[in-house]
Amino acid sequence: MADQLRFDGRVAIVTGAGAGLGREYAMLLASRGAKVVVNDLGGTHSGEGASTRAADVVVNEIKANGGEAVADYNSVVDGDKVVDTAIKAYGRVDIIINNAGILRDRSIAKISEQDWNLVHDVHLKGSFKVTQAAWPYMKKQNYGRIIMTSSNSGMYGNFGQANYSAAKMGLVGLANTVAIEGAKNNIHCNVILPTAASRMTEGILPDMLFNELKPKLIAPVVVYMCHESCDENGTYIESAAGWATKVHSVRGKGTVLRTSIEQDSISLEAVQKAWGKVTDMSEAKHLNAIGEASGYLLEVLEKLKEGGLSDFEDVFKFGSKDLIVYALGVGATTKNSNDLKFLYENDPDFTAIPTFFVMPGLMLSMTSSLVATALPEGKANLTNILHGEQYLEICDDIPTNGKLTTTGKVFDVMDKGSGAVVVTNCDSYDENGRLLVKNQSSIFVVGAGKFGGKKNPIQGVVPVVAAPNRAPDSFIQYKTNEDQAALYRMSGDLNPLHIDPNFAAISGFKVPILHGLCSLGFSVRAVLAQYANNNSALFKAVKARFAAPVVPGQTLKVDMWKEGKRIHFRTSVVETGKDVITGAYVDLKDTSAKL
Ligand SMILES: CCCCCCC[C@@H](O)CC(=O)SCCNC(=O)CCNC(=O)[C@H](O)C(C)(C)COP(=O)(O)OP(=O)(O)OC[C@H]1O[C@@H](n2cnc3c(N)ncnc32)[C@H](O)[C@@H]1OP(=O)(O)O
Repeated sequence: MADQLRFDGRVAIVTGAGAGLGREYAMLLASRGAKVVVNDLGGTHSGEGASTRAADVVVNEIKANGGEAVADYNSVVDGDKVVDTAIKAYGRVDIIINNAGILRDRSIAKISEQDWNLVHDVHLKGSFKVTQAAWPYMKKQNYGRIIMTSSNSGMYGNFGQANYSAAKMGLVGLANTVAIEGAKNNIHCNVILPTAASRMTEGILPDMLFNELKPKLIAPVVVYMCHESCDENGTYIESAAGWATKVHSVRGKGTVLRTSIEQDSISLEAVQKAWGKVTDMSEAKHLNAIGEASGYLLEVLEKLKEGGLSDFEDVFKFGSKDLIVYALGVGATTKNSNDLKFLYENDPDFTAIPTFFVMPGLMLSMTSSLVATALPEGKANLTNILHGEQYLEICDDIPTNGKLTTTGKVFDVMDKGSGAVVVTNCDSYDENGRLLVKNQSSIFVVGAGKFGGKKNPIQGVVPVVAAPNRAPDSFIQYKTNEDQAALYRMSGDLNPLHIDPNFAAISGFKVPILHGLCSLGFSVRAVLAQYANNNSALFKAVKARFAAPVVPGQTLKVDMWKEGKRIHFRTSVVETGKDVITGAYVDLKDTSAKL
């Protein structure tokens, strides 16, 4: 079958694969071409005894079905031995499903130290040991898919399972960090929270539920997360009975418990008074990275220092006319029949060019006063701020009109010597509270560096990514118009730098320069035309650095490299040969290559 998800050439280790979920993972992986190490110590569900039988039976079953498998009888605590089995038999390891587990259920008062240690050894230490042993191989291959098995017993607690619950939440923490450390080597780590009928849950779950909780209904969810096409990393998926969902942690908005930076103590009574706000989850949000949490704390401190640098909020209304003016501003033309959908409101496919959605909150997030307040010496005004970088992510279906509410904040401040970089984050929601767009803008403040600040970004600042080291796969050229900036301004960025020769001169430019976001709009149009059939719905995200200014009338050449669903691009000016957008990429939901 042409579009079957295959694992040919991949080597998978499934721990605890002699029965239940592990057996299903092993069978499914093998049936799709993976070579499988079927690990099972062959003990009882409480971890007593050992036998080679359980693993052998599964290996024989796989072989009888025409697959490849080898048995491994080691305890997962000896992770290096388990991984050795894979290396000796097949020379590599691509997938680890840490599934082995035992139960020693007792109420907290009765858990012996041995009950605690054994459960932690198999679940938590075992997952760590197997993962760590495979790490050098995965790193060298620049590829790995790891699954940690957690449980609702950990997430929510379950009477009589304190040892098991603790180990299972330990696995969530382990996965969080493994996901971060592996990301740059294409090693992904995700968590499954299964509810399955197995030796371990027999007698615990009601019969009706038990009969519906077939492990084979969970196996495809887990095995999909082990496939190279699955981008997920650091995600928790709960699955049972032919159902699956992502699980998130959320954090409330919280409240500041002191009134100024000078107040260095908080009374118990102040905490009691504020408790309602501390525990209010009405505006709870998920945070993607530890940097977001510490970034928020830094911001609270900044607010206290400044006596209240507040988050900003902006309302942005738009309709078909705005989409059309924007499309004209970034070069869409009726000469190209495929652009009509961006220019004519009655076209059956009328839609926005996705980069239109950089607009909500932009003016507020880049105003010189906001940028100035973020800098210790306040050295920012309209004449020394340049747009440095932009990240835009479309989170849901984009409408052709509506009212978006944007909440934004200063997220990071860097001291780059020649200038300061102020990073703002903006999230835009529609009238139903649906998160539609995320924007991150970096503003380069020329001459405002050397204030003794840190040089590097906090986690959560989206990095630029260098283009592959080969000739571009394709390119498209667009000539901008002498009045391009005059037209683009009409979409809302009225900065005089782009039209007023005197103002441009004060800012150090010979002539007014083009908006960075205008060049970005042209570039993303090129990517969509080349790799997405001009279909805005296929657009997911873009990141770009504005490396040098563009003058209206210059010709933009967009070089492109396709790497799966990521299209790297670099934009240069044909007349000067200078790179103007670098480190840039568009992530597509899917591609439809131009023939
Ligand atoms: C009504 C009110 C509205 C207000 C809204 C305003 C929004 C818009 O109107 C504004 C615009 O659109 S401006 C036009 C678009 N932007 C540009 O043309 C900027 C082009 N870039 C440059 O000229 C240089 O990169 C420059 C000058 C930015 C930096 O060059 P250098 O000083 O030479 O820096 P360099 O030595 O190369 O690097 C020093 C450190 O800074 C980092 N860096 C470089 N370029 C960056 C950029 N563009 N963004 C973020 N960081 C950048 C480098 O990585 C380096 O850091 P490190 O040493 O840590 O690597």
